[in-house]
Amino acid sequence: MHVLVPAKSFAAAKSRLAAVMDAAARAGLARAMLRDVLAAVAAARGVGRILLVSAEPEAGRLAAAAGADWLPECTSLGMNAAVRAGAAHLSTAGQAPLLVLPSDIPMLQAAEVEALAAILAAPPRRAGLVRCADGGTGALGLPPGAGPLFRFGPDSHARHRQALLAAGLGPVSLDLPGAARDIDLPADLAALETGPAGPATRAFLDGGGLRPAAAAAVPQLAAGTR
Ligand SMILES: Nc1nc2c(ncn2[C@@H]2O[C@H](COP(=O)(O)OP(=O)(O)OP(=O)(O)O)[C@@H](O)[C@H]2O)c(=O)[nH]1
Ligand SMILES: O=C(O)[C@H](O)COP(=O)(O)O
Repeated sequence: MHVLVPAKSFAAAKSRLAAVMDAAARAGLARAMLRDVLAAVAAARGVGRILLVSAEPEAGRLAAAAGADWLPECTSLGMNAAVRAGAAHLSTAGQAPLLVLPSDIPMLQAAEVEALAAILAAPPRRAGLVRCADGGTGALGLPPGAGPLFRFGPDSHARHRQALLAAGLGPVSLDLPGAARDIDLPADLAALETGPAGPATRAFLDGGGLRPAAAAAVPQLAAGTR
């Protein structure tokens, strides 16, 4: 199974957190979450190539640190375009399942990646899906030769499920809390306080990365009781 992670440039990422985090804090959070996602994938058994698709200048260094490859993105054309480009790049790597993971799921566990790999490796030929609380897609796993069934965006889980069913790929929905927990909105920051965020994200939070405004969204962080 190859794994594809699209990531916006850190300067552009997490714009929905702008009300509670300044630009530096948002970039720091995006960087930390990406590092944790790549580390969880790299630690998982059953993973072949890992491809980071990004216009971020630091992406090459971060990918290399995780044993991943980097596909530079000339300009950010949206998640679907990035994933399509990455899938095309990987398709030259032979017939293997493809797992697409966003870069903003810092509680992803290696065991969750392995669970997705197991679904894609064993018959019958099927897809794997993880639904985020907001109706998005925390993980999309496709068997070899499935084609570019990428429908990321608003309500993407329902649209992925519909497309997969139409393609006869009977998606298996998995209950993987780490993959399902993407960090988009101020209310999501509280989940970082209580959930098992990865070491880079945890270090970012413990180092005051949220800044006072955002920390107010997470009282424990504001009170320094972490
Ligand atoms: N390579 C690449 N990745 C993208 C692009 N747009 C979104 N992504 C990634 O797709 C995943 C889900 O995107 P969002 O949840 O919208 O993340 P985001 O764009 O940082 O957040 P907002 O700015 O608040 O929309 C994240 O890993 C993003 O980094 C893009 O144009 N190019
Ligand atoms: O789930 C998706 O389609 C993408 O991750 C974007 O969703 P979001 O806007 O909920 O992060």
